[in-house]
Amino acid sequence: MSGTLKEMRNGGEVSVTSNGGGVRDSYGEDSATEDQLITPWTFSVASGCSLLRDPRYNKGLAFTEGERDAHYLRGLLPPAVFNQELQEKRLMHNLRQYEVPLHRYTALMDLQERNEKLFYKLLIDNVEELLPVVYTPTVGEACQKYGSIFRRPQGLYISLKEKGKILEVLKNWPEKSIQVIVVTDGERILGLGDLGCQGMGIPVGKLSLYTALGGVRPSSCLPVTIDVGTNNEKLLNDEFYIGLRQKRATGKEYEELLEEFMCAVKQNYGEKVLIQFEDFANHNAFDLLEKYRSSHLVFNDDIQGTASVVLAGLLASLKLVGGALADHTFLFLGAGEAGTGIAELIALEISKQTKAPVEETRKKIWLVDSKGLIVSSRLESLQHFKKPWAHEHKPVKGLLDAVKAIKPTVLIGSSGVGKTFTKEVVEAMAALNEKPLILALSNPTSQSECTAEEAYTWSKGKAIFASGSPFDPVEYEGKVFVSGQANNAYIFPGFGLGLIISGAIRVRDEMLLAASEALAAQVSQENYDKGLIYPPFSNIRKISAHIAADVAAKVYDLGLATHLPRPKDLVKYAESCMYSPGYRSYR
Ligand SMILES: NC(=O)C1=CN([C@@H]2O[C@H](COP(=O)(O)OP(=O)(O)OC[C@H]3O[C@@H](n4cnc5c(N)ncnc54)[C@H](OP(=O)(O)O)[C@@H]3O)[C@@H](O)[C@H]2O)C=CC1
Ligand SMILES: CC(=O)C(=O)O
Ligand SMILES: [Mg+2]
Repeated sequence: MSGTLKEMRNGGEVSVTSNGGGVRDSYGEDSATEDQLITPWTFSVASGCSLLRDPRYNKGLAFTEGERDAHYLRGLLPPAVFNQELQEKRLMHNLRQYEVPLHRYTALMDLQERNEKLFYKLLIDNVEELLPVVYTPTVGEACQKYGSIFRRPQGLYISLKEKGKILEVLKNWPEKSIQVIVVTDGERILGLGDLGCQGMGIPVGKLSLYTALGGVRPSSCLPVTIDVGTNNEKLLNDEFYIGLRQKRATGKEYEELLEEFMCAVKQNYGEKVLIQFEDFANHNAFDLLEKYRSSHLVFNDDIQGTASVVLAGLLASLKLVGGALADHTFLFLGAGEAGTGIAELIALEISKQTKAPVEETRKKIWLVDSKGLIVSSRLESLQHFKKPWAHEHKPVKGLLDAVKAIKPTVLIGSSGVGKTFTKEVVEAMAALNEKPLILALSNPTSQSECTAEEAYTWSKGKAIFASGSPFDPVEYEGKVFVSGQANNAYIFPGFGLGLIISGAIRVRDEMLLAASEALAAQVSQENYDKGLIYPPFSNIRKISAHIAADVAAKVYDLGLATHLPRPKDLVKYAESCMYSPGYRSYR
């Protein structure tokens, strides 16, 4: 049996003849032999099974009686009709049955691939419960096991095999109008190191937050993983590893692939596509940012987004610890992307507040790396991003000695190494300060410099504590301590939205400072009363709208906006642009 089908595809008429097959095999796919060519069909108007299998439009049991008639769904669904709220209740009930976090992750990814609106509704309405699943810490484990749990591609894989063809690869992605790309090369995934191609979980997770937390439409988001190999022996020897089975390409080969990618992105999506660099190792991250910040709308989340969220927490904390930012002394464990990025933004903010030159304001900020305190006698051997922090001081080896020597009021962990804020270190901070501010930023939870319980117990309840990955509230001597989550997830969704709604063409440090100040302004007295320096994530859509508005305002002020005229009320405008996951009615 043969049949001919015509459809309008990409604006042109396509004719396909199928050969052989049974009664229902109209297009010949089932009966075609392996060496016989067939055409993969899609329909321009989804109905019946294709509608149920299209995650963007599928509503599952929420299709109304009328929609079931009009869209050939009769019999394809059981008779019950659920509204979205009941679907949500059922899914949350099911998710809570899973005891293994990774099972929750795969269930949520399945939902995202089945019913996109319901996935985002769930995430938005249950953000505090589900953030640790789609994001840190569980996303870390998902990346480690990505080869085993991989089902369908959720983003674009661009490997060395695609060299010379990246523009074509971008055109394979089904969405044509992209506003945000999160790209990684998988070399520094959270604090878990080189996970190669399996780092894809990170851009996927970050972009789901762009939508849920920042209201950027899912169809405008593109996760990308650049695969230049991996130096992770365990993955190279893992039969289920999904990436290129070779050592990482470096030097010219690496740079050329990145250059081709950056050019292709701009060529395909235009000047205003936002590119977020994520989880690159620091030996590439700083150079890539430096190279592309003047030609693309780009920022590095680990260097700049993290800096913005930590500065916001510091600004807010002044209400609890007192004094101005310039009155504090900062000590970091970890002098990489996060550490030096945060340090620089603090120095810029102090300089902005006091009018002192940034070379001066840097002197209140000290960093420890794997070799000890960064001091001037080490200058020659330091990586370029550490050099501004090499102050005059005698060499100091360990963190405890550095705390004793520098006497910081604020201790920030950005080392990627867990358990490094020891009892002695926390006790030393508590001995020096009435209210020591301790931030353990490293992710996932296993890499946190200390736990919330350790921070509160060892400081005898004095510490103000926040961490990159969430901790449950802690009871100490009859009092409940709630810690905040110092994570760039507070910043990048609203920051990105602000850039998009203003039509920004470049990112500037002033925009990051605006985002920090906007986030700090969202901390309420009620939050402060609980010792929190970040507002709860349950309000994140409102917070993101405020961040977006202040970032957009800065973009307009700097003359870098292209969406003109400038809307009068930027908060309202940001809110009006946000994606909402409620179902639409189909005619
Ligand atoms: N909460 C958040 O929002 C964010 C958290 N992070 C987390 O921060 C961590 C670090 O990320 P990033 O800055 O990009 O990583 P980098 O690799 O760029 O930097 C790590 C730094 O830690 C230092 N270090 C490593 N081990 C030790 C040790 N035992 N003692 C002292 N210093 C040490 C390294 O020293 P050396 O230079 O000598 O090798 C380096 O300076 C990760 O866990 C990441 O998940 C990152 C971004 C955002
Ligand atoms: C949060 C984040 O970006 C990181 O840990 O790398
Ligand atoms: Mg990151």
